[in-house]
Amino acid sequence: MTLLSLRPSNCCRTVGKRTHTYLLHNRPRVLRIILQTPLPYFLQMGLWDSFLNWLRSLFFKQEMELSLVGLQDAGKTSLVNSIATGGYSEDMIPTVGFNMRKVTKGNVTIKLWDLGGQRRFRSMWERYCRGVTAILYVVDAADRDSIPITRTELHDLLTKPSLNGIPLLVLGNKIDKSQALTKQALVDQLGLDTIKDRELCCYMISCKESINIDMVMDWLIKHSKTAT
Ligand SMILES: Nc1nc2c(ncn2[C@@H]2O[C@H](COP(=O)(O)OP(=O)(O)OP(=O)(O)O)[C@@H](O)[C@H]2O)c(=O)[nH]1
Ligand SMILES: [Mg+2]
Repeated sequence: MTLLSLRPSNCCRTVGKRTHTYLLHNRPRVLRIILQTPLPYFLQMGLWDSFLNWLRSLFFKQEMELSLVGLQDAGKTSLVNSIATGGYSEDMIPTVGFNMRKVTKGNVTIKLWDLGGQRRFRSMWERYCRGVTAILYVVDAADRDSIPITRTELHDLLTKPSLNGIPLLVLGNKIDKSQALTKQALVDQLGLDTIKDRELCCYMISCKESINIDMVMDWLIKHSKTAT
């Protein structure tokens, strides 16, 4: 007997009450069958793939390409600096157009497209997000007035068919400021729960105080791919 045929919905549909009675009176046997049944194939494959990826990451070069988008002043360039050198400066020049930076961490090479967040540059976000490993959407979590605009820009970007399925990492920056939103408030106000068509993760960070930058790095490394 397979695990599948023991599922009540299957059983009940075919033999109904008799199966139910069988399950009730043979609980130890049913439990034994469940425990002895090999893991479902897809689960075995998932574990095997993860193990192989981990093994590969030890010996082979990994790479990834990311685009950082978000409104002006959100802290995208500061995040690039934080990832690259751990440095931070209050004196930042707004990004004009875009900057490309390559950062190597261990055996992972990350190509970062740091895009300008001013309105006049937003129309090019989509072009620079095409084909990337992940999109990093940076939000100034302390600038509550800007949240409705950043929400609209994010959802507009995600409607582009060329960006279908690209994983999204939303970063609520500037949590060192007292007025910063909580993670739950940011998730709610950005409508992140409505995004169902891709892998999505949200962290609250501070480039200034280097808070949770290690979590961002872990996420990035986990999503890197073996270089071809
Ligand atoms: N308090 C605080 N300020 C930050 C933090 N991160 C960045 N800033 C400041 O926010 C301002 C804007 O930072 P940038 O990194 O230039 O922002 P950006 O998103 O690249 O802006 P554009 O290039 O115009 O799109 C700078 O004065 C930074 O010092 C942070 O974690 N906390
Ligand atoms: Mg910038």
